Amino acid sequence: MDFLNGLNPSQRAAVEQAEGPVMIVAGAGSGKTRVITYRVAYLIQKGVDPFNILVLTFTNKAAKEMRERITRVVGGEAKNIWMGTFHSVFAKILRVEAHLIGYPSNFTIYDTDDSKSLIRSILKEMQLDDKLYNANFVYNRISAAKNNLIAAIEYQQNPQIQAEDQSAGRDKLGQIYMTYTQRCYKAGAMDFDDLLFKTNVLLKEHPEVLYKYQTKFRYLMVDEYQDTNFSQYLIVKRLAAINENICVVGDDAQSIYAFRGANIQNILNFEKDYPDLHVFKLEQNYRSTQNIVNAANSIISNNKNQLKKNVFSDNEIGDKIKVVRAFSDNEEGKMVAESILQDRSLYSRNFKDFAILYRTNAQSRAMEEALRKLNIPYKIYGGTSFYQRKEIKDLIAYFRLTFNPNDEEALKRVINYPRRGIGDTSVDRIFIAADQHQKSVWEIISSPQDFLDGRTASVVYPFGSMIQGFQVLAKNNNAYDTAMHIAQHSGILKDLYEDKSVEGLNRYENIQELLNGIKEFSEREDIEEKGLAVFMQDIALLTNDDNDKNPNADTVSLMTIHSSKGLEFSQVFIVGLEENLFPSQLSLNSRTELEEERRLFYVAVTRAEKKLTLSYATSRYRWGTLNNCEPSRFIDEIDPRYLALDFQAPMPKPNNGDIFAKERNSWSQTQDIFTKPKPKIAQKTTTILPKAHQPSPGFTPSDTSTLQVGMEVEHERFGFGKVINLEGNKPDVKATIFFKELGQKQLLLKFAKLRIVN
Ligand SMILES: Nc1ncnc2c1ncn2[C@@H]1O[C@H](COP(=O)(O)OP(=O)(O)OP(=O)(O)O)[C@@H](O)[C@H]1O
Ligand SMILES: [Mg+2]
Repeated sequence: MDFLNGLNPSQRAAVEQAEGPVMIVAGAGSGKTRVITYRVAYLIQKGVDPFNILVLTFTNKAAKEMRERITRVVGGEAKNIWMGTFHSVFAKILRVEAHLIGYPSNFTIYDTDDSKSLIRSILKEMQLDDKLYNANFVYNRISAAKNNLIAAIEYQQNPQIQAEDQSAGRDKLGQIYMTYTQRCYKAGAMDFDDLLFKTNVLLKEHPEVLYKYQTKFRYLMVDEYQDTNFSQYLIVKRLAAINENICVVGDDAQSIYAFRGANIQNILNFEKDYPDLHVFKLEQNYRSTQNIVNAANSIISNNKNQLKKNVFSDNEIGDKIKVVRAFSDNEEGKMVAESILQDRSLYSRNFKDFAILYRTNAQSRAMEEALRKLNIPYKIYGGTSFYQRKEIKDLIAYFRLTFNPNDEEALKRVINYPRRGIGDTSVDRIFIAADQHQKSVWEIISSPQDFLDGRTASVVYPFGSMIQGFQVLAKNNNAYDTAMHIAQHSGILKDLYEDKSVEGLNRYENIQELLNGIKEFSEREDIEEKGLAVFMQDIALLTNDDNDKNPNADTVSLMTIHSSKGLEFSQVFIVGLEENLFPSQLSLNSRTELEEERRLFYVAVTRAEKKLTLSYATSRYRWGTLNNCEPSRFIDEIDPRYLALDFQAPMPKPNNGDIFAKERNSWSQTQDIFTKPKPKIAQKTTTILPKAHQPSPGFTPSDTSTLQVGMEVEHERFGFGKVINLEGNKPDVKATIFFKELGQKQLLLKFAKLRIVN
């Protein structure tokens, strides 16, 4: 097995310890994920059937990469390994076994938005104060209960929980939780936490099912074990109980999900659970330069609660870690964007070698603006990922309804979108009728004449029969034909087509892109079942940080530190290193929380392979006011031997009359529009498309009869651009303008709302 030469002796020993319980707790970049990957390949080479192997990863992307690597060693068989996140793997199992716990196999998965929307409806119906019972708060509370395997009924009966809620003045939480559970059940829906909760119920109440999976998954492996919660821990423990061939890897110093119920005890208890445990130590970091590894070690040594580990790097010493100060978040963005361009040409790197990491999602805005100004393509993980966009969710809601017409959240989303006269009052009537007649909402909608007044029934009826039509169609057609039909006949395509604003155009393109994806799916040769229902199961769990439609696109990655776990990039920027932002204000009250912030910083720092830049701004707008900011204490905690302070932050230059000089320079640097006359910048879905332009104050079109090639112009909606060609005769002169944000457009001057800038 030559491939094992790619491992050091301790990694290899861990791989070859194929039987019995194995644990590796080791620092970042030491090859934990690599050990799991090689271990799976090793098992298969030794003759273990891939169907008998279950690997649980932190993201689906990680699973995909792992599978690709294993395929290179063992070939096509690798596709039979069970591999994915806890949520995706157990959603798949639940689909097979759902009937045992009273769910249909086509149950819908509610994402966080759906869950919160349902909670809001319940709060409204119960007439509760939405400040005291804030939907986020309620959602988190229910989520925490589920992840600790406390069902609604237990929640209501537990005297300690009741006392706690009562003293906080929130004695209705138990009832909300109960109603929420019932409503999900009635809608044939599970939320994210249910996927684990119900798996536990299934495995506990159906020993024959437990036995089936215990004997099926003879080898279990879990990556990022430090971030498993109780519910996940128990699933793994149950499944491993017969064979005890379980291998977990993790790093207590990277535990960053305590707020979601992850429990570091799971690592610490592992020894108690499995007394004949084999423990392996990995100490060499293969990812980063010595400076980065040493800096990371000095950071984490400030935490009291940690297992002692040695981590060293034999790689080059590398650059010192650069610390950059900016005056504002916009300035910070600009400095980051400029260094990316600079380092890209200096070190011949690709855009995808760079990552910008931040503590909170909102910080992406300043970064995005700066990147757009310099035409740097980027992709955001989290926040506004493709499947979270409104238009995509709308169309998918129609798909969901087609397969599960009881899906209440999908129904609320699209019953009157595009508008079809079923306003809020009609929707209320439908829900009231469902309640009165003890029917499901869908039963009311599919025969409205029996339950609703004549007018309401007459607007509801066509909607019901449209969905029924979709259902018939979906039975006999492939995913693409069904999806296309639904996009057209629901009216979504037309509605977006008619919206000629820049945003409308983007939305229309996004829908097209989704349809393209479905088409690709329908044409795949490696799957037999190509209906839309199967496609839907594939995408149901595409969570924010995990959707990677085009992993090969050359884009800078932007993400929160939480989503960066396990990843690596040549160059990393950690931005917003300011007190009250990182560490976050909320963490300053307790040592435990501050230590979790520090672990988060450790995770961020250890993502970098070659070069790391830390930046902070001395002032920043937060919640509408401009605040002065102090640099983060975390910068001080790094041993100064590994730091290079770069405080030559440029002062804003005085306006020299040519205010676009800077943009123009970097613009032609990246795009070279004069040698390549047709740059295509408006990228597809992987890149975030620009927002509609906000015209300058007092925008008025100027006389364009003096327009010449090379002039800077501002368009009311398309923003700033440069004239690259003029053709035709007055009054029909057409200008080809290269807009910074949109790329090239041809405009008829007599209609264009343009202002000459210089
Ligand atoms: N023995 C080795 N020889 C060469 N490269 C290695 C070796 N071990 C690990 N690497 C490389 O080092 C990098 C880090 O490895 P890996 O991602 O497995 O570490 P990890 O411990 O899982 O890190 P993290 O804690 O961040 O998840 C990867 O690029 C991996 O391919
Ligand atoms: Mg890893």
